[in-house]
Amino acid sequence: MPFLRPNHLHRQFTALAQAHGPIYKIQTPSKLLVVVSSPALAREVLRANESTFSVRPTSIAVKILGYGGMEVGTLPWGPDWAGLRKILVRDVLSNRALDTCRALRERAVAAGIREIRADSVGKPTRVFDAAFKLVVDSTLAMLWGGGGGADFAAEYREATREVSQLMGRPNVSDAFPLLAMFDLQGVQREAAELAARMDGMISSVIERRLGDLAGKKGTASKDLLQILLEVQGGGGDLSTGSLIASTSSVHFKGLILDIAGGGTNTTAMLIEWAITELLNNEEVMIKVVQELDRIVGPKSLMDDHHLKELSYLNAVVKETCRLHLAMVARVAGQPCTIGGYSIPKGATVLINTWAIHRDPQLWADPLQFRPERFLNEVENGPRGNNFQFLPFGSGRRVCPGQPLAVNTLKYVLATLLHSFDWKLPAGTELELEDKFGIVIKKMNPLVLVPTPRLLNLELY
Ligand code: HEM
Repeated sequence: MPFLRPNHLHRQFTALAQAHGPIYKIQTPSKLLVVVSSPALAREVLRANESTFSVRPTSIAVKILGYGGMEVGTLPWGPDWAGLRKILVRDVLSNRALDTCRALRERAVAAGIREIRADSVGKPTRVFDAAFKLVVDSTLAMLWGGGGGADFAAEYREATREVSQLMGRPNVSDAFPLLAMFDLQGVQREAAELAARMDGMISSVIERRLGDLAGKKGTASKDLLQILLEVQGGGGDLSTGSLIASTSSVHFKGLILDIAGGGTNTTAMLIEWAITELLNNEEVMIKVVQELDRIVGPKSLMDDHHLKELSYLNAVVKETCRLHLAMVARVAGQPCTIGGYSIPKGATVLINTWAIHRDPQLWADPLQFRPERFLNEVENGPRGNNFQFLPFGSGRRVCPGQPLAVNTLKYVLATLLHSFDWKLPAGTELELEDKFGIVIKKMNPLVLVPTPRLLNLELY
């Protein structure tokens, strides 16, 4: 334990696997961690023992922030979790549902690009901040038409940022539950205040929409909230009907929270990493920009239908996910055997995707950023099915937001690269150092200077 460095856990866990093999344990003061680092063992955990590992580790802050553990990510396996997840996957985040609100997203991203053009051109700009704003605004636009105005969006962004920070902060009460009643670091108090703020915002959006519907104002383009209200109004099916019988139920609002908060931070961080890798690999950047110029052209703005044709950009996104995501975590619900070793009930099993995604036996030149490896599917085979590539986890608790996340990531990244040239400010150097967290962050933020690329400045 004394040798573990919190910022470097992903590297240290990988080095330990190289020394001790693809399965080992670490006893912390409060829990037993089992780290697995091979596709075969990941398959044993996520497929062969799927029901044993159907629960994710959680924390006091995560539970408080997730409506007391009532949203999909924190609910234990059971009928409530299954019913809500079904609504999320089948009704609200299906490709068909997402297709109905693409225009809302396009408008939100175009507005964000205009702001960068007005405020940031020629100035050092934090890429994460620019990406985060576009990702949150586009998600909220798809979710509830972005209504509420710029102040509301800014307040929501700020709260989302605070949620990610609080969820990543170590809390001694998680390690020693007996201390929870003292809330020594004030995490519970902060989480409760933040949860109340988030709930206030979500409730106000729902009330405004219900008021609009009562006044028959309606929305120009159907959004995800509208789809959710239709499922709710229709009573859902037997498994889901009573869970979201009321729009003020924690389950109904928890679904909104899952969409509005789930993954915005991760998506923006992956965009920051993608641009970092592109600057570090000039020939890859040239190919991405050439593809954008060929498919979108320098005289028009990106729109959603271009995405299907941007196959090289798609490979860039996959390669970024390969190199910059860390772990999938599950808890053993009962004693079991993994890789021939006994795993006691309650042990936390970490699937070290960082190690699997960089294993030289699975990937040629694993440390190189080479999107081409994802272009030739025949050469590479179905990596996800082989548990070699797990950016969104696997099994019944696989990320339900994957279609939205991948689409938003590609759309925002492509728009930023198509609209601006991004250069390092004079006298600075590109930094690649990272630090461990719920997602792998850059140690220092990427700061770049944007310059417009589009020929017709009226387009911005
Ligand atoms: C690039 C962005 C994202 C990444 C890398 C990501 C990754 C993941 C991973 C690794 C898991 C755990 C899977 C497992 O245990 O097997 C997960 C779960 C989850 N994700 Fe995402 N995610 C992203 C975006 C999103 C978005 C946009 C949403 C919401 C719309 C979302 C909602 C969720 C939920 C609700 C769960 C819990 C599912 C359950 O427990 O049944 N994620 N995500």
